[in-house]
Amino acid sequence: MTEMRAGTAAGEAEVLWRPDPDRVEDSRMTAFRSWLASTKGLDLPDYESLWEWSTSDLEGFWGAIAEFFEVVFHSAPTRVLEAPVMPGASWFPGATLNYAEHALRGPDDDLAVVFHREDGLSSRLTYGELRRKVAAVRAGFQALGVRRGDRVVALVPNSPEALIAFLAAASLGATWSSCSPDFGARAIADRFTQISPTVLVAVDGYRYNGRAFDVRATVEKLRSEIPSLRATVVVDYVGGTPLPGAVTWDSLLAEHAEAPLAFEPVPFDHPLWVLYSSGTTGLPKGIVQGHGGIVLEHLKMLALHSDLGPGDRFFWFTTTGWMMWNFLVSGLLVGSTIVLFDGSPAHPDLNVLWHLAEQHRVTYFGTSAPYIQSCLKEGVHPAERYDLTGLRVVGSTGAPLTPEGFRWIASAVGAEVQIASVSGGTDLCTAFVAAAPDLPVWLGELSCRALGAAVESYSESGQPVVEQVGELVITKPMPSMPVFFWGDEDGSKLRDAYFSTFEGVWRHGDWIRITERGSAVIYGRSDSTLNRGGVRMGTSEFYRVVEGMPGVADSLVIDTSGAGRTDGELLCFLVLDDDVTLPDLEPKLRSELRTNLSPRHVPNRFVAVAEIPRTLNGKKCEVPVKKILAGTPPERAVSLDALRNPAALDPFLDLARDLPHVSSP
Ligand SMILES: CC(=O)CC(=O)O
Repeated sequence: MTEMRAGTAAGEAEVLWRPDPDRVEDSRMTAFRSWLASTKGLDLPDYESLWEWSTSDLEGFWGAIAEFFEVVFHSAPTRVLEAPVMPGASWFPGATLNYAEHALRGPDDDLAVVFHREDGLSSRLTYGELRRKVAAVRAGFQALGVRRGDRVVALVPNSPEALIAFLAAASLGATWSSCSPDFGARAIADRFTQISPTVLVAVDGYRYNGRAFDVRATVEKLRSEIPSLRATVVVDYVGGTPLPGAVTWDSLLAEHAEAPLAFEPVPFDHPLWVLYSSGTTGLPKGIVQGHGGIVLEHLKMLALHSDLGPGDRFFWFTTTGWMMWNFLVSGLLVGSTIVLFDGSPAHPDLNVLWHLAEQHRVTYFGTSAPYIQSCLKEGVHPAERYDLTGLRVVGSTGAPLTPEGFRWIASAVGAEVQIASVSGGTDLCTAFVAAAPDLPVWLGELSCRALGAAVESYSESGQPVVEQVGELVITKPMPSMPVFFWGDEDGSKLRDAYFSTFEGVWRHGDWIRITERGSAVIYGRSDSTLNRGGVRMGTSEFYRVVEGMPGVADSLVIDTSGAGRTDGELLCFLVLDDDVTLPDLEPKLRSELRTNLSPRHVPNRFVAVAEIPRTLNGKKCEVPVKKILAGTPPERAVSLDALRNPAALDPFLDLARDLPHVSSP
């Protein structure tokens, strides 16, 4: 294996934040450790020993999570884990439970939901009110023919209606799947049609960036294209006229206002929801996770790693089309108040989310690394403008957070705020490299591998390595791994997706370095590596230098070597600020890259473009562009409906025509 370059040498990292001993003492992580000592006789004095135990005694650990958090099993499991193999592990055989029952355990008067739309529309729900609404919609769904095992799909923004409909479906043992209303009609149909839903819940429109958008035509199209649909429930969200033949949300609630709440006990692996791979070709893969796996994984992440519980206000900026919505909603599992925001994070400007944090006394503020990067570039200074004294943690995901991003949070949001840079993904609907209340934050690093997550960095020959960049793998099963892919009867697609590189080991597709301290650094996707003369580098390091330059708004780097090209080149595409030109910037960029990365990582060419193509979830399209530049016909390289800005591909298609190709990959 050629050596992969690691940005920071062992032992050099700077501590940016240290946990306050009193807070550690009061944390749920400490309570869990004390409980393990008193009830199980386990002496696990620090995070490291707890993690070692959690990943070597899987039955002990996940059984303890179920017990400590008082998971309600309607029929008891015969054991915790049968056949600890991947794929095919069987968790809590014989157990029945229901996710919604755990999400709705909060006391009647505790605040469950705070909702805020960008135009100021807002509402609140206590746990008691939420239970009543879920009960009504549950009964409404039943009246519309929804039964255990059916699918309920939703074209909804991050609003209380989305949450209520999801919990109502889950309470019945129906499987949920949502798309954000800004997705294109084709992208939505590609997702929903394949899972044959019984009921569609949809808004009439949505608001974004100061404008209202009507989606009734899309809803009509879906109704005509999805033959399995028996009913459509429409939420009056922007004041559109009702759709003929559809049931209105308000009437559904009113008709069943007195309905009792009940929870269908379902097997541990019973499908809770279908998420979709952000794959950019073919039909999106429907990733199915089970009730039990999600209850356990999210209790662990939210209570132990995020130290969330009753009295906390948990916010993550997300839409219903990203798994972070599912993660956010699980804030209810630990009795917190979840703060839902619907709108643009930059309207009227980037302060909007920080203002929200002040208004609602958010204790855990989650967002994406690109949002942090934008705040940094725009010189936003939330702590000067807002009272953020209630804020304890800033979470970041979606892309690696740069060291500059870490420093910006520490200086502009507050040095006392913990930075939880976390990584995982849709595949497990969680973060498995994360933060913990009893661990420091080292500059540019994710503080730990999560409990129960046997994450390793593998060399090409499949050996675990420390302080070396390798493939991110998970060597032991986790309960929130997909129970199956939709329509993948023989499991071959699931095996191909994760288990085709290392036998019996989950290969995630990211580059990671595990440090000697137990922390980690993610270097970007391993299938878009930059390999220059044998020196490999994750794209995140490249973006850190390029996007750190004033005048660069966005960028995409593609190494065309090894992808059907005879003469591989390193190409850097730049979106420049209006007042900057490429000839002015290029010499400085070249010199920065030479000094900060290596002379081999200075691109052969810089090309200015108007936009970088991104997936619906905002991820840069590195692999599709690489394929297009290698000569793959665009229709095989990318599905335009999977993109947020399909027109952004045009310059790459033009360029592909001019490049020499030997073969298509
Ligand atoms: C937790 C995550 O890993 C989220 C994401 O990047 O999609």
